[in-house]
Amino acid sequence: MMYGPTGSGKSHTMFGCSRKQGIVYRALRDILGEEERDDGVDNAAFRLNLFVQVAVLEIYNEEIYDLLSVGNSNGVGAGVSLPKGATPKAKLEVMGRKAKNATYIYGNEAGKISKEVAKIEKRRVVKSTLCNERSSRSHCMIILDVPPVGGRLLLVDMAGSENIEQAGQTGLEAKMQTAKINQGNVALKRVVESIANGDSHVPFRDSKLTMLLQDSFEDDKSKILMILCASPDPKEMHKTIATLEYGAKAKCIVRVAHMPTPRDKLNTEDSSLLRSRIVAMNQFIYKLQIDNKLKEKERDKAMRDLLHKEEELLGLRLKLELIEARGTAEREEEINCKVMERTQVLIIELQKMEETMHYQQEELSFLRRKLHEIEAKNHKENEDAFQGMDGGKLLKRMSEMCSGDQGMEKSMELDMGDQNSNCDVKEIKEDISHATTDIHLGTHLNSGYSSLEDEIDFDMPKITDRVCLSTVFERDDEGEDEEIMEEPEIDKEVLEELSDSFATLSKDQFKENVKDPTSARKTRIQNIFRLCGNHRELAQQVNLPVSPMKKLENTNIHLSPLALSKDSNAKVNHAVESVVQAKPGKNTIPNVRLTDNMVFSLTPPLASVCFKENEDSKENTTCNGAESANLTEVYVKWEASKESSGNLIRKLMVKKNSSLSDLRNLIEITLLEDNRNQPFAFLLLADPSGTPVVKDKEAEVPVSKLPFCNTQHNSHLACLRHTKSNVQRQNHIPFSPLENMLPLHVMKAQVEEAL
Ligand SMILES: Nc1ncnc2c1ncn2[C@@H]1O[C@H](COP(=O)(O)OP(=O)(O)OP(=O)(O)O)[C@@H](O)[C@H]1O
Repeated sequence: MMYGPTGSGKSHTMFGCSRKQGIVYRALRDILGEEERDDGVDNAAFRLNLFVQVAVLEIYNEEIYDLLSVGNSNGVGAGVSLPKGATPKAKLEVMGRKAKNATYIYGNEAGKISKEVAKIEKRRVVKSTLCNERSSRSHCMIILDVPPVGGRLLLVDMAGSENIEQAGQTGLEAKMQTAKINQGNVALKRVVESIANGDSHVPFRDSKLTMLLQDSFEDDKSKILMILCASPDPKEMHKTIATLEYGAKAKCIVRVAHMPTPRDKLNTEDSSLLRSRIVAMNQFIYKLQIDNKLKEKERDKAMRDLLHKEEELLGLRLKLELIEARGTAEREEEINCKVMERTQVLIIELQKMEETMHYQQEELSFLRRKLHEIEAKNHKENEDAFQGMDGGKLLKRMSEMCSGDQGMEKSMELDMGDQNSNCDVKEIKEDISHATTDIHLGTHLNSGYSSLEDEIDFDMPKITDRVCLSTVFERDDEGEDEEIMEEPEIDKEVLEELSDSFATLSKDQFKENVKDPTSARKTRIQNIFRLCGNHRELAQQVNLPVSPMKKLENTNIHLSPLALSKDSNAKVNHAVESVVQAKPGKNTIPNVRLTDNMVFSLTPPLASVCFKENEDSKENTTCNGAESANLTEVYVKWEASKESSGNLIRKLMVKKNSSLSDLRNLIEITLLEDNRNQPFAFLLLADPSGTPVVKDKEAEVPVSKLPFCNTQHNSHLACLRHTKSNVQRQNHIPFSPLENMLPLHVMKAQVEEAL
């Protein structure tokens, strides 16, 4: 119990300040323990299961207020306005020696409780006076109950007794307030004096303060400590002396031991039982509070871990998004690179194609210009040719075309050639009725002489249509074998048709063709192909063992108009005559010197055929019988069949060591002369199987293997069997020499005509 004048430091001693703790904190610390840990677990109070319950009361104007609870405004003392922001306090009633329904706070930490109490103390009614800037206008009682031990500590901060004049209190309210404060102090002083004097009556009920302190004064187990506060100011000396005199009186209080009554015993037993129950309940509550704290700490720790995990998860998600974004960017970059590369390649290809196309367009334009020039030139030449045709120029043009090794390309050039060729074509068609020889023409063409017309006194118009058209019809490979047997008839029909067409082609029609460059050009191309094909065909058909120029010289057959003199021409005429005269009848055997034929001189020699070249051609134009011992006679006949009676063809003279292949060459020439060029095979009558000789084997079979004819040992019989095709045709290739379909006698007749 703090006692002293106003401003002497009672409140300061009770609650202390920031630098120095007051009695409240020190008392709590002594009860609950020295220091509490941060976790509040391992302190002395926890070990001893100690805790306190605290109530804070204010006695103002003889009214009791609960500073821990919030009441209405009516509870506040009259005449005292609440400070700004202050909450009203709950007013309590006194029941017996205790305040009824007081609010308590519990705890086992001295620091927290003392801080809470100091904060609540600020709710006391204070007022600034001359003696104290913040002078307390009420008594403050702090009740500390320690349920585990059943003890109680009352700490009372009494309002300071003051002199109204010295305090400077003016006004009725201030005077009444000072009177009330002094009333409490005076009541306490009388109680103390009564107890000290041993009076039978102690005036506890004179004030609320002494009512609440009655148990402390009457219980002999309780102890009272009065702390006297005095100001060091000398001016306050008299107050200090008065306070000390008051303390001296209080010190004289001697309490006699109280004899318990039966009622007191019952109350004591009941109170002890209730106190034990309260203690047990408080301990259970305290354990629950400790468990709750532990759970809260575990929850806080789990929450911190959860936040930490969430932060890690967020970081991982951000990393994943970065990786995905980076991967997507890399893929897009890779695709873009590929697209760029492909685009570059395509651009380069496009540039190349454009260059190529440009080059081709230039070439095409060049060719078009050239074609226009040629067509214009041809058109002009056609007109000129139409005005004055000269057939001899065609021959000249054809000779130019065929000179040397000119082939198909040269023929094509003829199509684009000068006006002379047109004139030649024209002459051919006009004089188509004049029969001439293609052999003559072909020979001269192949001899490479371009000015044949100067040496030979005939014009190209005399060339027969047959000459021009005889070999233009090259058959397709397919079905060739089947067509071979029908070739003569088909060729004849075609030739007749073409001959008729040429014969009926009038000059007027030709003029129309000339006017029409396309048709005239087509006609020229056809004629040129026909002539060239005819030439090649003749060169292939005639196979005789004659060396080209040398043997012609030996036989005095020289057809070159340029190289031959008039005498040599006479020799040529003689040679040809011998050929013509040797033309036999059907069943006669001609004794011919085939080397005299001008055509034969252009063909490869047959080494196996025994026709010796005579020194004097005049003496060897014929060969009757077996003049030489090296020669033998061979009678050639067809095999008897349904179609033929096996008629004899002719007799041939061959060398004794000749083979059937050599004999075949002679027979084929003979058949050509008879216009019966048919494929055949040799039959060896001595062979019991009757199998014909394979053509490939003919070169290995000598003529002497043939059977004798009529038991004459110097003559043999060659029996021929018709075959469907020549084996040679199986390997026929395009543009190879064609087979001549013209009868040889016609050719010879034409040659004769030409010469
Ligand atoms: N021991 C001390 N050390 C330092 N300052 C002190 C001390 N005692 C008191 N004071 C100061 O003196 C002033 C008055 O003190 P305090 O309010 O405690 O007096 P009081 O006795 O309670 O007055 P009242 O009865 O009017 O309330 C305060 O400002 C306080 O800080």
